Amino acid sequence: MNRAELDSIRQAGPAILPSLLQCDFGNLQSEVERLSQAGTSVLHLDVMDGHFVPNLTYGMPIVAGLRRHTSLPLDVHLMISDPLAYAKAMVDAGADMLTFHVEAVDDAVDVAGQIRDLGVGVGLAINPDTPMSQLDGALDGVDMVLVMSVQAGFGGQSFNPVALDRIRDLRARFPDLLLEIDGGINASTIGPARQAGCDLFVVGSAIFSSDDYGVAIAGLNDAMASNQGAK
Ligand SMILES: O=C(CO)[C@H](O)[C@H](O)COP(=O)(O)O
Ligand SMILES: [Co+2]
Repeated sequence: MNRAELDSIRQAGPAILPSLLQCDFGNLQSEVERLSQAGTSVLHLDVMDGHFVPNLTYGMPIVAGLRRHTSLPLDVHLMISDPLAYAKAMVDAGADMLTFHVEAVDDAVDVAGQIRDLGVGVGLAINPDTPMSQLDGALDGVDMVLVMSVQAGFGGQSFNPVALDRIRDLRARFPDLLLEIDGGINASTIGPARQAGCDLFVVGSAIFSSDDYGVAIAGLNDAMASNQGAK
């Protein structure tokens, strides 16, 4: 994803990104079709290595398989200890945006630069218990900050409101930075996250627990617009 494509995502307004973590992996193609029909504009893919986080998901073959069956942009959330070891393979597989964790690397600016050189958008993620000071001086070459509202590793966890203060703080300091939130987003938490200044909302459980993804996404958009939920 180049800068113009990222800008067009931002200009299109807030977007809900389904996280495939909770989907039916036995019917991946049909799940993606259902999400496309429900109005999805970007897919969020959670890659976990069983080392950076205590959970294991999938890697390049699934990203490549999705790429063959959809033209939707693929936003790949790398919850892995060595993002550079897999960055090129992920881009070759079809990733449009690669987000790595600030906790995983020694020099985030260097990693961001090497990912940017691969021709994709770059995101930097931060877990709820990591001090925000770790982002100081780390945002050069970063297109997006992913503020985790759960500890990375599992779907279905409860929203941590510390993420709201973080979004507010980043939005005030970086008006043009793309901000994404991930974890525990539902009809109660999406409104406050939008009000705090977030652009992209990753949603797993609150979509995949519904029989009708279109209804679930419409409900989340309504909740976001009416800003329901606790502050
Ligand atoms: O990165 C993640 C977990 O580490 C997932 O994107 C996230 O948890 C989505 O699932 P849910 O909406 O159920 O919290
Ligand atoms: Co994620």
